[in-house]
Amino acid sequence: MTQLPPPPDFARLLESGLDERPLALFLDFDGTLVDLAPTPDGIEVPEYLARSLHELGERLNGRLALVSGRAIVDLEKHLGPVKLACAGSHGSDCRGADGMNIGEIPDGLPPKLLAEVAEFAEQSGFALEDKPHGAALHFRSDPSLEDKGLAFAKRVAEEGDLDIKRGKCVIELVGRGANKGSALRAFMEKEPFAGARPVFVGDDITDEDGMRAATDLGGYGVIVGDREPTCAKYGLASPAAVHHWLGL
Ligand SMILES: O=P(O)(O)OC[C@H]1O[C@H](O[C@H]2O[C@H](CO)[C@@H](O)[C@H](O)[C@H]2O)[C@H](O)[C@@H](O)[C@@H]1O
Repeated sequence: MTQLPPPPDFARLLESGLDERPLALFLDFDGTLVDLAPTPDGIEVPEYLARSLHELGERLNGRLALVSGRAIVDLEKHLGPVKLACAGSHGSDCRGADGMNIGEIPDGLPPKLLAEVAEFAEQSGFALEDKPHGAALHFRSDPSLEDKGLAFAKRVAEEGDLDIKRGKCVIELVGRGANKGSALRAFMEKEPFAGARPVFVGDDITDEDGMRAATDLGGYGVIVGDREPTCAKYGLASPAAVHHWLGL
């Protein structure tokens, strides 16, 4: 396993002491800002997290975005109202800190497909997460279900013209085209992000799209944990290390 070096000192990055371009920060949620838990609703969100993120957003003059596989409404269930730029549902649903949508907001799964996914989940031992812009099949309680879930998801994705997103003990079906890289690029075209150096911090395979886009735009990725392969330049061990680095 390759050990990546830690990212540069965050206080110095914030002061722009190391760079002629200001910093824009893109943060994944599960596995990056909060530890993974047995179920989506079982996460423990530190009481200071929402306040600290908003303070950080102010220090970055608005150049902070949360970029999550969760729907924005789900992020807000755990964080309270989020007055930061946000991309939910793996980049399908983007909005600025002012609450205005960026781009098209996709539909959810057609009811017939959702019913098919729900029936499969119930019969096969997956926990279904019904999301506003898709559906997730969770198998953390039985990792041996992965191949079965994938075969089913491939068939449904073809039938419904959907994308499959893989994650940690989860297989998701979402509308075609969006990913965390497209979300980062959409933010970077607009104020207050335009011209900044993007840094994407994440732990999972879907975060690699965000890290790749950040790298292409002159920034870099920070991988959290030991996932490989990664296009990240730097590494941090855990969400606790992310909090420490960011001074949350
Ligand atoms: O992009 P993220 O913010 O990392 O969101 C990815 C998915 O996170 C959630 O599932 C994951 O976290 C759960 C809680 O720790 C865990 O039980 C599950 O096994 C993980 O896959 C969330 O439920 C999904 O909707 C997100 O897409």
